[in-house]
Amino acid sequence: MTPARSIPGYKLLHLLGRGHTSLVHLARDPEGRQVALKIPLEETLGTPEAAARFGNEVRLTLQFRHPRLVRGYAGTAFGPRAFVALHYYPGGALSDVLERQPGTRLPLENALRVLADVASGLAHLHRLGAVHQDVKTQNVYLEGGRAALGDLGSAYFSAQGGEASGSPFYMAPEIYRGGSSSPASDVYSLGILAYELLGGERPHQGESYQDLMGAHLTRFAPPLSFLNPEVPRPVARLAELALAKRPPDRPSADALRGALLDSLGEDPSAHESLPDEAPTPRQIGRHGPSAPCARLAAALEPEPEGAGGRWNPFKRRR
Ligand SMILES: Nc1ncnc2c1ncn2[C@@H]1O[C@H](COP(=O)(O)OP(=O)(O)OP(=O)(O)O)[C@@H](O)[C@H]1O
Repeated sequence: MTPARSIPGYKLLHLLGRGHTSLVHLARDPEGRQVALKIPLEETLGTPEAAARFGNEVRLTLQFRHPRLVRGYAGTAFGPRAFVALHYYPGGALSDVLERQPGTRLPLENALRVLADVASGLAHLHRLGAVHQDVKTQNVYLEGGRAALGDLGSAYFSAQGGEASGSPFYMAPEIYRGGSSSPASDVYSLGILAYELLGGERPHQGESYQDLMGAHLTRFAPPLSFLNPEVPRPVARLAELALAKRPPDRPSADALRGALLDSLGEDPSAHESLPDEAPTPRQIGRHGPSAPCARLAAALEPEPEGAGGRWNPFKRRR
């Protein structure tokens, strides 16, 4: 494996994981804090599309600020010293937790909590006029039973436009058809995640991109309450609606968040304040380090250190 490039001021402690485009190390930052230091691979930097995606992730991660979005502390978007220092989530990625307990479901309350947190981060992005485009278990990070949505590499502000993309297991029918993404296509992905966590399986399976496309375009998911009768009815109903083939028929991420918090016995308006103001754009130099814009039931297992990255053969970015 290519050794990680060094980033001045950061002391690498050990490898946390490897994705398609980066190595992520536990590191100590200049302030002495433990961070997840994400450093793009040489191949990433050498491929314009991948380098641009990494740069986008750095910029947006530093720009957004919400307790349910993976927090960025510092970064450099472009160039040979590109990196981003992220909050370290000791629970690792949700996909890793699920892979360690195949065939089992998360306890209902934990699943509702994780979904409520993801819906909360997503609702925040939507409120600010952004779409995420890659909601999936690999991009949900865990800490003390709470979750945060990460990987803003494909995200964009609707007003500025962006390329539609997604991961085939989670991708909405309109994206398969070549249409544009929207908050509703994120909600579709959230619906798939809800089925996965609450029902124990993704509603649409396939061995190839074509199979998955056929399933997402033409098949209807079974009722979630049929897969798991314990799912609170309002949550099951909204998760089912989230998988509507037509975007306007889907609920908002905020409606899902409300139902999920309700099911946990929490008041959605009191739970977490979601600032309404747009994020303050910060100048992020192309080559210099950037100042950050911002600053559960431990029933979810602690993460294994050095967990490897996964390869999703159907992952599509366009
Ligand atoms: N903030 C974090 N805290 C703890 N572990 C992390 C964190 N960020 C990443 N990791 C670990 O590093 C692995 C690789 O990260 P990630 O999937 O973001 O890499 P990537 O190369 O950007 O991914 P992609 O395959 O989407 O290009 C994750 O699966 C996870 O195990």
